[in-house]
Amino acid sequence: MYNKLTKPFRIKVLLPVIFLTTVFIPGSAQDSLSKKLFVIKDVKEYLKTANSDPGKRMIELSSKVPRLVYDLRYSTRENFMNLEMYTPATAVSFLRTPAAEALSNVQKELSAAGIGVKVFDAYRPYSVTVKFWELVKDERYVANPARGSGHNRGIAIDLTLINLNNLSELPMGTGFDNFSDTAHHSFVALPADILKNRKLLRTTMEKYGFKALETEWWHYFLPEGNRFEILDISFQELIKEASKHK
Ligand SMILES: C[C@@H](N)C(=O)N[C@H](C)C(=O)O
Ligand SMILES: [Zn+2]
Repeated sequence: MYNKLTKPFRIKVLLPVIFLTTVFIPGSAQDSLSKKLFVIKDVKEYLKTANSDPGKRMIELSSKVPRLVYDLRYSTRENFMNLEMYTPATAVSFLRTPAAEALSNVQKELSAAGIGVKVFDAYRPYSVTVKFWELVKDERYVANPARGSGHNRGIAIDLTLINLNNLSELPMGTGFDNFSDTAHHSFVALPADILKNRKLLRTTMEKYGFKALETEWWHYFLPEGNRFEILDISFQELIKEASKHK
């Protein structure tokens, strides 16, 4: 049959069809994508990557960022899942070295004006993203586990601004993980002070290399994060490893 078709027909019609169906995977094939996603679950595997590329080392944020304040909501029940998603005793968070250094520069710049950062979440084990997705299947607000989240790669952070004198949060118009259009950067029907605070967070984060997520004013990530593997390693294991590199 194939040989009976004219050569121009084979080139002009069949080749593009074969190309398109190979490159653009139909929706039904999404499940197999997630099965193919490479996830590091063994701390020894993570260490191999960090030893060969120092930028991949996970840094505990308060060791790098002076006066950083944590409000790690997923270690408590005060989050959209209403569940303790991390071991409740988890009191620290991590980012890959370039992201931790960028955050340190953000804090340095803001502190000159008496402002600091409060971190709601940074590194998030992949298995937690899978659980989030079971409840909220909306890619505007929760990463699809088929691709994983920048949090799983250690290059995304959820944060807000605080007054360094009394540690109060600057008003941002919505709380953390308010999954509505009011939290979008494009939503500008807000009082001037709120717009100013969101703008200060965004311009400072962008100045040091982070990118904003359009649908969440609190979420920032480093671009080209795909060079950092997705991790599903516990905080306890990361804390143990980080203590050896002090
Ligand atoms: C769940 C929310 N805090 C968040 O981080 N959302 C983004 C889209 C993510 O899951 O990567
Ligand atoms: Zn986030």
